[in-house]
Amino acid sequence: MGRVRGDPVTTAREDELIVAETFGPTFQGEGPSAGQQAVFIRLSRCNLSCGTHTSASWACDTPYTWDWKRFDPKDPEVARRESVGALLAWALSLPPRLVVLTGGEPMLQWRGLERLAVGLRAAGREVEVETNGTLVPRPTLVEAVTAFNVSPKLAAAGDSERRRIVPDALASLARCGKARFKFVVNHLGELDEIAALARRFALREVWVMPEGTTAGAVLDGLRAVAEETLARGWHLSTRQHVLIWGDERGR
Ligand SMILES: Nc1nc2[nH]cc(C(=O)O)c2c(=O)[nH]1
Ligand code: SF4
Ligand SMILES: [Mg+2]
Repeated sequence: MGRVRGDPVTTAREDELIVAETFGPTFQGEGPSAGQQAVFIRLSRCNLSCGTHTSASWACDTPYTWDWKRFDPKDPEVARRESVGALLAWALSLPPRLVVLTGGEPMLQWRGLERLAVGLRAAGREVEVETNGTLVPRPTLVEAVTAFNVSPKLAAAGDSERRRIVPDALASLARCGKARFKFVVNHLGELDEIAALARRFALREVWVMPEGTTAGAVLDGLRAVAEETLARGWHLSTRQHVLIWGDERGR
């Protein structure tokens, strides 16, 4: 099979990254560091397509990182190449100590991502990588990051299990000691699916986070899953940026 044109794994140089957007200072809105001031670098491209299948019950909130039926990857508002040096200079010019590297799936561009994470850590920044957990991190990246916020996708995201759940990648992230697992949920029934994954991959730190791009939807979701999340011994994450700013881009 031929290589996909524009595939960042094969075309991005190691000193540059294909970026969707950079933004901040804002607050890390999700997971264990929620509420901390942070700057964000959102990389373009994803290897999943949450929400595009008829079986899906929620949809990706950053389709401009991967959905070329709806967005033009040649549009510089959608995707642009930036050098690792320029991204480092931008992040280090801003006060927040925390830098969140997200996507899309940022680990697709692992060469540049590693360089960026190493540079940020060398400059004394904390680095969190938001990932869908389908790619095995290399030791250099594990060493450089403060934490991986891993969000394995459940059946309701719509992709096949073979695409969503990559056992080697989840096992490797679980073993690396820096991963917390943050599951996006859309209904209560999904907690059994999370429990099965937590058992299978010995996931230690499990976070449940309701899906939603409006404050009302996030609050309804939190209320729907709170008791059962407590009962199972897991943590609960809001989506603070959505509570404050809704679906506004760059927040
Ligand atoms: N404020 C804020 N926090 C976030 N945490 C994870 C985000 C993401 O899109 O990966 C995100 C985001 O888009 N905004
Ligand atoms: S893994 Fe994340 S970025 Fe990729 S399609 Fe799913 S929700 Fe969107
Ligand atoms: Mg987001």
